[in-house]
Amino acid sequence: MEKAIELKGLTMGYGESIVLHNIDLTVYLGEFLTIFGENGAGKTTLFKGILQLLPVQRGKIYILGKDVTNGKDKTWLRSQIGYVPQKYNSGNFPICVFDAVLLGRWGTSFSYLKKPSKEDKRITEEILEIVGLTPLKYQDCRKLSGGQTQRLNIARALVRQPKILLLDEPTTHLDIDSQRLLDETLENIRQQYNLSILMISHNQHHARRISDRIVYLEKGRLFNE
Ligand SMILES: Nc1ncnc2c1ncn2[C@@H]1O[C@H](COP(=O)(O)OP(=O)(O)OP(=O)(O)O)[C@@H](O)[C@H]1O
Repeated sequence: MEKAIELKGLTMGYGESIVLHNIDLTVYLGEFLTIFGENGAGKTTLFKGILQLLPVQRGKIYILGKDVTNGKDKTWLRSQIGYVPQKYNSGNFPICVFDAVLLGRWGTSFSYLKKPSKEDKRITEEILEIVGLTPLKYQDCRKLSGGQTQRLNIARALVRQPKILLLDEPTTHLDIDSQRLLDETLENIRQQYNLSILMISHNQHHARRISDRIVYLEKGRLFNE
């Protein structure tokens, strides 16, 4: 099976303080893996490593078989990984849902000098359908609920057509109904795109229901179930 993410002996931290110790982890293409851990275990630091927002002290990071350790091929890396951070709130833009999602493709096929193409708009429509936001496509983003905003954030990450999706605590502050809709969205995404999803969670019950596999991060060390 093809490997989407492979971490080998990853050691990372902030200055003198080591936060992740010798992490080995493989996520396969099409797999949904959840990293479960208490506050301060190092989950976000692991994401920063995968996204190369923080340098690696020891070890290697491979994305789709390619060594991206310490900033190698950063532009390529960003095109392969969609990231939905915990606190990012795209609902604050005074624009409609369609435009907010379309803007996720900024810098890929269009920019200041090049207008969005028919293909950009087609992909945007497709993703809106998959995340269940088509009926709200002309709605002002600021009027979305927490769950709808979270699905908008996922759509903005997906519209760049990555192979890997990183989700940081997507269900925080969501009620049960919104959580269920989000789960359906994630299931649709997997079926449609054979994406690898790596999710950070505090919620064991939810993680167990939705993912193929769970690993535990405890004080910067990784354990399998
Ligand atoms: N920018 C930073 N500089 C120094 N130390 C940091 C920095 N960011 C995080 N840390 C420390 O690294 C450790 C791991 O933090 P991290 O945010 O990765 O944990 P987490 O598992 O994501 O926690 P949470 O569930 O609370 O988001 C913590 O002890 C934290 O204080």
